[in-house]
Amino acid sequence: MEQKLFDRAYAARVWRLTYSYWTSEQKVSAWLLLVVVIAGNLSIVAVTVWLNNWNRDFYDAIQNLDRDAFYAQLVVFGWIVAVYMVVVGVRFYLREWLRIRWRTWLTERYQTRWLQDKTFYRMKLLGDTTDNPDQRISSDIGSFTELTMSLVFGLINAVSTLASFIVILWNLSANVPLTIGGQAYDIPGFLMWCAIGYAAFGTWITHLLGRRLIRLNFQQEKLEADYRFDLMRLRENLESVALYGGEQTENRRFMHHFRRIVDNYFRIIRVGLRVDMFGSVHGQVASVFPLVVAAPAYFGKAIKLGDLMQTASAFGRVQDALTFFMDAYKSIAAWRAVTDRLLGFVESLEQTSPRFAAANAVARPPAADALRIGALDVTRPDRRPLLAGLDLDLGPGTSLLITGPSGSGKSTLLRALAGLWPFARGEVALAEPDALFVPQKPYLTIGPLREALLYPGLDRPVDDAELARALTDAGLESFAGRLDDEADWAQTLSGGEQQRIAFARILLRRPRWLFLDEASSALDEPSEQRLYRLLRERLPDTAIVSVGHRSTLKAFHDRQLQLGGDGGWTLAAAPA
Ligand SMILES: Nc1ncnc2c1ncn2[C@@H]1O[C@H](COP(=O)(O)OP(=O)(O)OP(=O)(O)O)[C@@H](O)[C@H]1O
Repeated sequence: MEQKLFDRAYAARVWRLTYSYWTSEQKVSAWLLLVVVIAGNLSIVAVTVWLNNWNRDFYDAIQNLDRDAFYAQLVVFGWIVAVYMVVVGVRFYLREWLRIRWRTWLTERYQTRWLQDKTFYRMKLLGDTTDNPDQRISSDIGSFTELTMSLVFGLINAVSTLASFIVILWNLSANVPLTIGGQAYDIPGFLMWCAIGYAAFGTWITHLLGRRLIRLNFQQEKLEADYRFDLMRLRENLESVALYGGEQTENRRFMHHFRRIVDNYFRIIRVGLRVDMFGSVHGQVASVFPLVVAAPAYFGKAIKLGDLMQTASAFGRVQDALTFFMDAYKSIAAWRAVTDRLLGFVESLEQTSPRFAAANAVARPPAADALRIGALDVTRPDRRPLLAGLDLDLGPGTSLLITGPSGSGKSTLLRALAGLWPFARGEVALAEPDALFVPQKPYLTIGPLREALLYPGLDRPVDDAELARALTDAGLESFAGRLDDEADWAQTLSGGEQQRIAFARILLRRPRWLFLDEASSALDEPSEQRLYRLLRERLPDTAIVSVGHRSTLKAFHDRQLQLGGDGGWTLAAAPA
């Protein structure tokens, strides 16, 4: 079934996406710019009316062999061109200014929302199907503002041009009857009806020929995004792919993605070809059609050459205006495709927090001096239990080791404590600002080492000596003097070195609640032990919760929580 271009429900969704900017704190400047740009558009139409009248006077001067009038009209023409240039320039500048302001506002809004409340993470976890959210922000918002504005201003232009030239054609029709076989019939507004009929015919045929473009463009954007995403994945996993020798497999998959892009593009070309071929014939015939219609009146001397040329020019303008939808068909289709994708993203952004709240029933009362877990149930997304009825208290300076077979839910328990995992219920009292969760693979920024070390930022000033000391303490003394070195640290540091950076961050941050999810798994055992000893020494009041498989870790923890993976668990003093 073909997609309807627009219906009431869709208009309401687009309205919700659009009105926010126009009622925002920037509304005054936005509306002001809009009004000025619309005024610019109307001025351009006024200049075209001026030019149309000039046509009559100019060709009359030619027909009358009136040399003085001819040169006088050339001067008028110079004025028309000068005014036109100024109005077009000013309108262009202000329109682009408005567009970039709108885009900036939308980008800030949706980028912030995406990052707020861990939405970027939760969206994926809740099974959201929005593909490539990063590209929705980076490219679709820009296309949406651009296409929306060009369509809206195109529409205003078309309507005002139509209104002006319909009146002109109506007046010109007074002396141009419909002539069939030498017989003349007076039809009020004959030329106007001819122009409208001709353009309406073109628009309708174009619609029939081009309506598949909406779906195809939508598909094209998605395929391009998938291809980009796939290439990007390789960039993130260069070494693994190189070691596994996966080049051919990668190449095959890339080509598979790319072939789908090409196949779809051929479909677009085929539909576009029909639309363009029809459009070009329709456009060419349009320049002769009014002359043919008005010719009998001209040869019958009912109208002069000036009227004939003015008719042809006015006809052309009406044609331009009415075929706005025909010419803009592809942009409307592209607009619809971009808008659909942006709406999908924005609506899913808005639904993520409520959906998370609906799935998640973990009460998070305020806590200061202890981590309290009460009757905590954690399940997989399909609701199969991982952990049932966990009760646990953890005071300052104590420690807990979480163990269990792979897939038994150790990381998921930490996710639930961090408030990331929606499929849980019970109670978790944790002073979150004082808590630090350290994953197995720390995130390292690209740029100066100093920034990677301080990620995501400290709320107190730190001098270089402290940074260097933290690096040295974590076993990275050779990096202590390289704070300003720039690199893609995740690609250059070894797995163990990356984990040492994470330990240096802990020493700098000094959290009161520390959660380590296999955070030392890539270190040799003596180094791991040294770092744990250092943590205990430097952060004696910090409660440490570790997830780990190594038995040597037990020595650094007071208690051990063993997970069964089916809901069961045991809590006991950690054997020495
Ligand atoms: N996003 C997810 N969607 C679906 N299932 C998930 C998701 N994340 C985790 N799981 C499932 O939940 C279970 C627990 O995973 P988790 O990562 O907590 O295990 P783990 O005990 O930390 O394992 P390991 O020791 O291998 O790190 C696994 O069966 C895993 O497949």
